[in-house]
Amino acid sequence: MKIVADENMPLVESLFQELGEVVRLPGRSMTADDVKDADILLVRSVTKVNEALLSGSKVKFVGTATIGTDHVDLDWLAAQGIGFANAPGCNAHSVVDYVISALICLCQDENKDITDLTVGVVGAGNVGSRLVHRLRKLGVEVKAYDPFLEDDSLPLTSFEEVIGCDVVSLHVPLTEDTDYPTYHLIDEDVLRRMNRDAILINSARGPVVDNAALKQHLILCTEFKAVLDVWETEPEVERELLDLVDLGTAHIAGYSLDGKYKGTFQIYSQICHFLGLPNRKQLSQMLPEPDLVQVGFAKGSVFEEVFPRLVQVAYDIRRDDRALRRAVLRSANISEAFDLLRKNYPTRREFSSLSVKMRRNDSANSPKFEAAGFKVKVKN
Ligand SMILES: NC(=O)C1=CN([C@@H]2O[C@H](COP(=O)(O)OP(=O)(O)OC[C@H]3O[C@@H](n4cnc5c(N)ncnc54)[C@H](O)[C@@H]3O)[C@@H](O)[C@H]2O)C=CC1
Ligand SMILES: O=C(O)C(=O)[C@H](O)COP(=O)(O)O
Repeated sequence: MKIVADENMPLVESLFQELGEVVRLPGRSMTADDVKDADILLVRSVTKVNEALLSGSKVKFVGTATIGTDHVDLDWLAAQGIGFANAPGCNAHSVVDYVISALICLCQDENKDITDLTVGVVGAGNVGSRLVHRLRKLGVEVKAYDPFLEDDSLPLTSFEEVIGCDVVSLHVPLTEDTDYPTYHLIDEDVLRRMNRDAILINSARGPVVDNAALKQHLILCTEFKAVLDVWETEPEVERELLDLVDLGTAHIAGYSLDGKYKGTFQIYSQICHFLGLPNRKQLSQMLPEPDLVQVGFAKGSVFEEVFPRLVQVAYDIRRDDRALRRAVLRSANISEAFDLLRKNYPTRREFSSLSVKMRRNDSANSPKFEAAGFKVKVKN
């Protein structure tokens, strides 16, 4: 059996080598010729999987180690009887960590506490629902909109209410042919209906926001803030737009090591099932021990003071923002620089890999640390 896999997918050899020959290729430039004699194709979001790539090939199963599936022609695969799996939820906590780090960073700039903000979440699936729960437990007022869900546990509200929040965070798939398409969901008209000093966070897909309209809005409305992890022209990034946003990153919101490993592992499990083989591997045995496993604070520390520092120790979004700005400034080929940042992304761990050690007397705040995604160890 031949398995063709994106060169940027971790764990492939450890998991798939015993199933067959593994060939690694750059995902963005994969051609029909590259995959014609493959049995299994393993991709990430940068490979367009469609008739043009697979027609006439031997491929019987496609796995994408991502949450999003907008790069895959699912109808065509189904019509051909080609098996398919994505990795729902694999990097959801990683994206939530990203959003929390962004909020902490912007609050620090304005001398605010995260609980001073109301947050509107658009799309309450794997990422959005986790974001809602984690922020609410932190004491943040959160509103969520999702026309496809009836979830009393959230609860949900209207689009208009959500876009009226101080922060609007997008967690929808990129869609065009549904009752509620998300292509250019945030356009000039919606931007005008948002608060003048709102913060827009897009870690979903670039075209969910009309980037030209956003650029104009940021020029005209200087109090408005934007955090972009995804770009309409990706891997190209428009220099002018990057200069206008408060935080800009290279589509790495989901790039914790935990999230990436889980993505490949979920695909592996689905392929074992497809092939009728037992899955004898365990992800927990493959994830390396994090460099930093535990942090402690001085006796009597105030939660509101230590929490932002803890978030930045766990994951500081400013590092990724600086890396993108530096790459865009120095490089003659922005697309290449964008992809290189993603390929050589430094190891980042989910907040859940870090334990906060505290004395029993200070443990009243342990639910908040846990809500934020950290583990807590209470000692006497
Ligand atoms: N920047 C990054 O690294 C990452 C980006 N993503 C993107 O985030 C998206 C969301 O991820 P998940 O939450 O895991 O997906 P999901 O499929 O679990 O949830 C998406 C939710 O959006 C809702 N939805 C669809 N159209 C909507 C609309 N017009 N308005 C409001 N809600 C709508 C759906 O009903 C669903 O509940 C993915 O499709 C992917 O494109 C996901 C992971 C990492
Ligand atoms: O899971 C998704 O959906 C994502 O957006 C991925 O995190 C993107 O990563 P790549 O597949 O482009 O490496």
